Amino acid sequence: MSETWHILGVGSIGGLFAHRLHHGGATVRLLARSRTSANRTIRLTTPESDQSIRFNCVSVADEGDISHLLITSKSWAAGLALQKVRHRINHQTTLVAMMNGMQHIADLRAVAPECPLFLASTTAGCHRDKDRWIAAGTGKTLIGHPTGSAAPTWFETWQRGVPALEWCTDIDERLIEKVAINACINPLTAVHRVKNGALLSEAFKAESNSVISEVVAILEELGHTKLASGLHSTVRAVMTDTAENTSSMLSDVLAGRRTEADSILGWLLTQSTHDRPTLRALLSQLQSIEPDS
Ligand SMILES: NC(=O)C1=CN([C@@H]2O[C@H](COP(=O)(O)OP(=O)(O)OC[C@H]3O[C@@H](n4cnc5c(N)ncnc54)[C@H](OP(=O)(O)O)[C@@H]3O)[C@@H](O)[C@H]2O)C=CC1
Ligand SMILES: CC(C)(CO)C(=O)C(=O)O
Repeated sequence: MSETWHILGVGSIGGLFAHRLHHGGATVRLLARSRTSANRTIRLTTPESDQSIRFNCVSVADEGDISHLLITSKSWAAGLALQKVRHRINHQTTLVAMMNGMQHIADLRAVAPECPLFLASTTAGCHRDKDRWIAAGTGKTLIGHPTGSAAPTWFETWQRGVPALEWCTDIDERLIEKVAINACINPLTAVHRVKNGALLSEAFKAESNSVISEVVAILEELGHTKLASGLHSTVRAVMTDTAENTSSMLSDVLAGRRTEADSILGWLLTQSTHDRPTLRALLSQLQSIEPDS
């Protein structure tokens, strides 16, 4: 029998995965920050289909244990969001955090140290246009536990509903690679307000190289030598493959939303024992242009 999955942070990715877990056979409940109606319809348009599903919607303040919780807020909001359902979770609650950045990992562990925390990352692009969720493509989704353990039984539900899903026994390494790539691309695109591919041009070459070199140095400090040695070419490949994309950080800046800079650049800076002046300057530039949460 499939599980009940509650979803905390029902934005673009939360709505997409509500559909996917529903298709995997899970009973899905959306957690609302304030009391709303008992149901919420999410219309999801993908390149292949257009489907509306009516989900049961419950308030974070309600009572009742949560067995499986998918958290899809922004990284900086995850700890605060989990705090709101703290009374509904216990050592048997499975937590899955699916978001970019790294800061949420420590924040979630601080709120619920007794819960098994699984980490996930997706390249499935999705955005909202009023009441419609629009998915760009299937993307790839990685999930795993930092101990490198084998997949638990609930993973079968995910396998049935989530396309291009991979269980990872090295999820930490994969997330660190993702945060390193995001740190090399997103802040520069956001500060200069350019698409990802523009960073390959002569105009941004020097600054981009110094960002990548500082991230490489931090990866080396952390012992990720293989990631470090390939980072320059990995980043250039992602810039090329996503040349026409507006990065998530630039989208946040253009929409006047708080970015995930703290959780990406800020987290990397906290991992280093050396000064990293280019990254530090970029972080303070981003902090100066973004609204308070
Ligand atoms: N969208 C995409 O294409 C991709 C996103 N990601 C990553 O996935 C994560 C989620 O992104 P995305 O879905 O786009 O973000 P959204 O801003 O669309 O969704 C975040 C959701 O979290 C909710 N939230 C914020 N604070 C709280 C809180 N304290 N309690 C409960 N809910 C809260 C927001 O609620 P409210 O609406 O009320 O503010 C919002 O619905 C990010 O880390 C992002 O980088 C990764 C790959 C692709
Ligand atoms: C496209 C890419 C890889 C750029 O870092 C990304 O993940 C984002 O925009 O957040």
